[in-house]
Amino acid sequence: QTGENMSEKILILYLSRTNNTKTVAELIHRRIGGDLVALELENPYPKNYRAIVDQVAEENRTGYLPPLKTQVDIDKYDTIFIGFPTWGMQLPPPMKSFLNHQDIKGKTIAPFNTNGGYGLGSTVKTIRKLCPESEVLKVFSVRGGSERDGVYLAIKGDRKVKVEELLESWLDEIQISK
Ligand SMILES: Cc1cc2nc3c(=O)[nH]c(=O)nc-3n(C[C@H](O)[C@H](O)[C@H](O)COP(=O)(O)O)c2cc1C
Repeated sequence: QTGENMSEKILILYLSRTNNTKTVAELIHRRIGGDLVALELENPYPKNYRAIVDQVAEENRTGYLPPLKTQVDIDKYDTIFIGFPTWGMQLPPPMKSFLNHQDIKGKTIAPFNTNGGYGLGSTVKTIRKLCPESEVLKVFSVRGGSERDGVYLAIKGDRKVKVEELLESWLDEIQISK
C-alpha cells in the first residue's frame, strides 16, 4: 500500500478544542501528507468548560447531531484518518454528525484520539457502527489535556516528541507510509 501518489488520497480530518488532537493530526500530516481538515460546526460550542460539558451531555442523551460548517468530498479519498477527543466517554457529536451524513463505503478508516486520562470509552465502537462497510484500523490513542483541571495543550515539548515516536510505531503497524 505504499507509493508516491498515496498521500493524494489521504484525508486527515480532526476535531479539536484545546489543540491536543490537532497537534497529533499535524504530526500525522507531516509524516504522511494528504489533506488536513479541521471539523468545524455551524454553531461553535461555548468557550466555558462547564457549559460545553452540559451541552455535549445533552446532545449525547438526545442523539442530536450538530450541523457542520465543514464540507468534505470523501469520494476523493481511500484512507480517512479520523481524529477526536473523548467527550463524556463518547465520540463527540460533531464526529457522529460527520460519519452519519457521509456515505462511507469501502474506505480505510484510521482513528486517532486524545483524552484526559480515561481512555476511549465507546468512541471506536461508534465509529465501527457508523462505518459498517469500511475497514476500521487499530486506533491510536494518547493522553492529551484535561480542561477540567486547567490543563489545555499538553502535547508539547518532550511530550510531543514522545507522542511522535508512538505515532511512528502506529503508522508502521497499520502500514501507512508516504
Ligand atoms: C466536553 C468535554 C468532555 C470531555 N470528556 C472526557 C472524558 O469523558 N474522558 C476523558 O478522558 N477526557 C475527557 N475530556 C478531556 C479531553 O478528551 C482531552 O482534554 C483531550 O485531549 C482534548 O482534545 P483537544 O485538545 O484536541 O480538544 C473532555 C473534554 C471536554 C471539553
